[in-house]
Order: sequence, then structure tokens, then C-alpha cells
Amino acid sequence: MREPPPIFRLRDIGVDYRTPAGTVTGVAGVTLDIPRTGLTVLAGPSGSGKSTLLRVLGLFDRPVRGELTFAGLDTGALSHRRRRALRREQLGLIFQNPADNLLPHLTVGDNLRAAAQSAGHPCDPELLLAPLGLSGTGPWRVPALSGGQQQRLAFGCALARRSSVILADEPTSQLDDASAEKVLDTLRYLVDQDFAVLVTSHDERLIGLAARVARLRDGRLEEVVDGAGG
Ligand SMILES: Nc1ncnc2c1ncn2[C@@H]1O[C@H](COP(=O)(O)OP(=O)(O)OP(=O)(O)O)[C@@H](O)[C@H]1O
Repeated sequence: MREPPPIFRLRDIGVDYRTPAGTVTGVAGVTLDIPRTGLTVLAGPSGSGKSTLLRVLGLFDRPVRGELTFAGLDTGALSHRRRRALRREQLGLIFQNPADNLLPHLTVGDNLRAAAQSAGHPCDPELLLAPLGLSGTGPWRVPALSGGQQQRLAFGCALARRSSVILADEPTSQLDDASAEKVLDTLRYLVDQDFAVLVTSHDERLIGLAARVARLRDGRLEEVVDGAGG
């Protein structure tokens, strides 16, 4: 059987940052295909370019070099508006700090409703909350949730938007062990639901769940290996 086309196709991607001290390379020469299903981990030491690459894949930042195709679309040719619409409708990007992903003045249920509405979908919060281990929290305000619960709610918002791809920056890094385990359960659930899940991480437990691990070093792709979760 023929392999389905990749969800992301990266060819020679480069990102630079201009700083007062000169140009800093975020990533350079990254060529990689990311399949439509399963968990892909972008691994590598601090400063290796993981977050930079995730922001490019989330269509937040445009690479200065190379080509990025998302679901067959050449993203370099897309207007700012079209990129924003794709982000809202198809790409769930979850930032490292749980509080950055949610609307803190709303309840848990209203966060899910707002996420669903922004992508034009109906929403039953309790149906989304149960598999995330957050049953009954719909009427709570966001600050009443722990950091790990907020992180899982952020994944719930991506589910509510029916994002085809879920991208998360170090989702376990700010959590204690018990909360991190629950986030790992959430990632397993998303993979079972056939989402393409792409996360940056140094966390060996998370790397152990991956179908494939892309290792970066100094902004370059060092290797792509099959993981234990494949
Ligand atoms: N906004 C920025 N301005 C200037 N340089 C930046 C900026 N963001 C990242 N960099 C530089 O780009 C390179 C890659 O950084 P990036 O944050 O992508 O790495 P990372 O692997 O995600 O690191 P960490 O695990 O610490 O988050 C580093 O040299 C970093 O200093």
C-alpha cells in the first residue's frame, strides 16, 4: 500500500534572529517529512532549535530560507490572513506555560466552547473533559486547575477546535511527576484518536512514547530515528 503524503514537508528550512549583537541562527538546513499520524518528538539540548522549528510548523514564524508544505499547501505562498485561519482551524499549538494557552477569566467549559466556536464547531465540554481526566471541572475557573490540569485543558481546546495537528512545546517541563504522567496519558489518547502530535521535549518518558524522534543540535537536524512508541 502507498504511504499517505506527510502532513508537513520541510525542505532546507532556515530561521535567523536579528539581535543587537548580530544574526543568530535558530535552525538551518532542516529537511524532514512528518507523517499524518503518531507522535513525533523534536528532541535536542537547550538552544538546539526545537522551539524555533515548532513556531515555524505552527505557522507563527516564516522561515527565511527553504520550503514548508502543510497538507499539500506551500505555506510560503499563503497570505498572513490565510495562515491565521489555518492556525485557528487546523493547528493546535500549545505553549510551554499552561497559562499562555487559556482564557483565565472564563470557566473551563467556556474555554472549550470558545475554542470550538473559533473554528466553527459545536461543543459538548463534558464529552471532551472525561477522557482528559477532567470530568466535572466545566464550571471551574481556570486558576482553580493545577498546572497539569491546565495543560490537559489546552489539549482539550485543540480537540474542541478539531485541529488536525497538535503541536506542543515541552508539555511536561513545568510539571511535577504525577501531573506529567497525566499529560503523557493525554498524549497517548490523542495518538489513539489518530491526531498528528508533534512535541518538543527533553523528557525521556515522553521520548519513549514517540513513533519517531528528530534530534536537533546547534540548529541542525542530526538524525531521525524510529521510537519505541511506533
Ligand atoms: N527571539 C530570539 N531572539 C534571538 N535569538 C533567539 C530567539 N529565539 C531563539 N533564539 C536563538 O535560536 C537558537 C535556537 O533556540 P530555540 O529556543 O529554538 O532552542 P530550543 O532547543 O527550543 O531551546 P530550549 O530547550 O532552551 O527552549 C538559540 O541559539 C537561541 O538563543
